[in-house]
Amino acid sequence: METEILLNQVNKFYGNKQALCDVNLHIEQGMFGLLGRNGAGKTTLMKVITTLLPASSGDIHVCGIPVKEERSVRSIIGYLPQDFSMYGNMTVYEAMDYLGVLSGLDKKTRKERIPELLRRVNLQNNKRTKVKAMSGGMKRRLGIAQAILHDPKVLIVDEPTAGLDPEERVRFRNLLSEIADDRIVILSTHIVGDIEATCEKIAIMDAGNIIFNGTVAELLEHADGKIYTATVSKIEIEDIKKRYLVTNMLRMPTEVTVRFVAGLEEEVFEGATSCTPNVEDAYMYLMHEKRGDR
Ligand SMILES: Nc1ncnc2c1ncn2[C@@H]1O[C@H](COP(=O)(O)OP(=O)(O)OP(=O)(O)O)[C@@H](O)[C@H]1O
Repeated sequence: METEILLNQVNKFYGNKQALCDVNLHIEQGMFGLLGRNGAGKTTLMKVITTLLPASSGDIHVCGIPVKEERSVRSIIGYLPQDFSMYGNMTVYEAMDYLGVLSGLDKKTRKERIPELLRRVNLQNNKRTKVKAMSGGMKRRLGIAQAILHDPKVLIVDEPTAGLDPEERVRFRNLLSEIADDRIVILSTHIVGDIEATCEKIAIMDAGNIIFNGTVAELLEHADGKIYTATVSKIEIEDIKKRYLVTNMLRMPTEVTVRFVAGLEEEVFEGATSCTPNVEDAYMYLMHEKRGDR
């Protein structure tokens, strides 16, 4: 069974509202990042791949299986939705065992697999902890454990790091990278840092369209020569904000160091120097280029 997801000319309408516009994607084994602002269509895309929503038109194959074969596709996909919640009054082990029963795993398999998975997500010492007593990061890790309980070929995770503290965020990202060693992990987020740290291949969505599909290196290359930095006075900064798309500002007592996008139509002012783009700059440049955002 080929580990790949293919989307061909996929469209999705909610009434008159088009949430996906001619989406074409080829996703292979490893970590794949799906980036876009709120409302770009990421959740809709995740849902049509997981068979939770039917596409209005187009073809989707998950590891060679058409999404119309819902049961077969669901058996090879694990999904951690944005608004994941679990049975608060159960302990970690009870919740996993219950979900194992629902997934049709026999007792012997559950006994073997659940402790192994809890070890993997570093919750082996929390078997008896009540779900409602866990931190946000622990709940997300439990969410991952339940999503891979049936050993799926594909794991889809929607906005996973929102609300996590920096340490939990790093730990969670590392866990996803490990899981992606032998399967596809799709990470949907509007947080550029999550993608930068973990994904080699990414797609960027805007208003239902895929506006970029490639590697992080290619995204950075695309913005090469377009990002500038300057240290200016607090009065000058107001003018710069009107003229350019500012990607970062570091305020000091009397001056401001600013990073901004230029090199489309604008002339760059004296004292500004070109700098190497980071992923956030490159993302902002792409949005600016496609939509003229400021
Ligand atoms: N059930 C629905 N009925 C009508 N419009 C919807 C429905 N679900 C989503 N939309 C619209 O479709 C577009 C894409 O929404 P979607 O939730 O897929 O975006 P998203 O990128 O996941 O955003 P977020 O990060 O906020 O969840 C948005 O304009 C949204 O308002």
